[in-house]
Amino acid sequence: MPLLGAIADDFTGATDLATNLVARGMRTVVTLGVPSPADLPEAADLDAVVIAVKIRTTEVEEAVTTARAALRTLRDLGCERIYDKYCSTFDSTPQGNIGPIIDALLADLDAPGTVVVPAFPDTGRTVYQGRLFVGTELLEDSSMRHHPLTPMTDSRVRRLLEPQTRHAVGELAHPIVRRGAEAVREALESEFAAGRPLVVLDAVDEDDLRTIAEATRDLPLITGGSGLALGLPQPASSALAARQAESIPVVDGHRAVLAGSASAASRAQVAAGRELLPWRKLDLAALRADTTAEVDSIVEWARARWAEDPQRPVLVYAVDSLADIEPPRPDGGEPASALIERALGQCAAAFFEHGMRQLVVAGGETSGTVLTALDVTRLRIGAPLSPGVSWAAGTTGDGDVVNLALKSGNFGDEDIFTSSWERLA
Ligand SMILES: Nc1ncnc2c1ncn2[C@@H]1O[C@H](COP(=O)(O)OP(=O)(O)O)[C@@H](O)[C@H]1O
Ligand SMILES: O=C(O)[C@@H](O)C(=O)COP(=O)(O)O
Repeated sequence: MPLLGAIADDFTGATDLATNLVARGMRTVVTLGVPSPADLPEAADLDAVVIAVKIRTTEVEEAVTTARAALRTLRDLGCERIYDKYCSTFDSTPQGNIGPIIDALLADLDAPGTVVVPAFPDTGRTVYQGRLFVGTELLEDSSMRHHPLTPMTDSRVRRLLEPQTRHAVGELAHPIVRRGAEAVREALESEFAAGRPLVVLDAVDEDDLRTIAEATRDLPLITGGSGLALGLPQPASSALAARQAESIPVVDGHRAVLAGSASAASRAQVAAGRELLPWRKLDLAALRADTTAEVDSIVEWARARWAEDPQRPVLVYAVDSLADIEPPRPDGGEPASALIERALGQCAAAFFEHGMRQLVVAGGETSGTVLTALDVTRLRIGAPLSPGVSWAAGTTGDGDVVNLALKSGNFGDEDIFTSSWERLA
């Protein structure tokens, strides 16, 4: 089976996708940042390479340049098919970055068109009549409308995408998907021929995703959330991949949870975590006054907790309720989002210095900053924790290993901050 190359626009998204690729039996590696092909000598023994980049909320130009660099590496590695992974709740703004990245990849691959498939039914994300649902709610009515960086206030995927792309956007309704792969293939060809190279497909369950995956087998580019991966064919080596996933290295050390996510699921997980774990909430005013002093005080606090009980995780988090969210500052000062990410990155680096080796991170942007601060460049996916979330073994530039679970804002059970550690044993 030819090597699949994926570009994920944030780090939790990358582990989400890799979790589903591994679940399909694909031997998968995640690189954090764009590697050079020489950094992946083992590519010949892999089924998929996922390049994680933090480009969901950067300037459009930077996002496009980075995505194109990732594509060049994947093609140099011999990838014949590319999977562009974005968020299952289509996290983006009218400027991008989903549309501009798809436009650039289509052009570089000289592809006739592609599919747009955010659906991930295992986590309640479905697309019907072109509208994205989160559980029983339209996206625009879900908690995503309050996201600090990418508030989602429309649910029609075509309408979200149109301002972001220079292409016309088509839609394929559910009855066509239900007719099977051949019908979808023909309908896509008609859409492409009619000048609509981006096509949003309805998908409400895994059967639909299997149909779409089958219908798009020959397209050089597919795009979507991670759900589409669950429809990909299983390679002959799938048993080997399953064994590898069970056998990631587990490193002894202190444990921590760093939660920069303000999403509804994360807030509930923080509330549950506070009942059972020692916790510190980031104090925005103190961080603004003197970030280093505030981070130092958190690090001293964590060390004291670990001195009492080396195995007990500490929880450091940003948000209890929506009232905590601070909008971007009119004076142009550092936004709270950047300040919080920076502080959590500094906490992670200092925690590592003091022996922390097992870490749960809540939030995609947060994970990007934390893993960059830890200089983690490579992940191998281990035991699954819940749909889209797994333990991983991260390797730093210095060759150290740290166990990581990167949890997307709205993924994971309420007790994930306290129950996940058992799965590492
Ligand atoms: N009190 C706050 N005010 C403004 N932004 C915040 C606050 N707390 C956290 N944030 C920011 O919200 C963003 C959450 O994004 P992310 O980490 O991707 O989480 P999610 O996975 O829930 O989207 C981060 O940039 C984080 O720093
Ligand atoms: O597709 C998804 O929902 C996730 O993989 C994802 O990208 C979520 O983003 P964050 O909530 O910002 O972690």
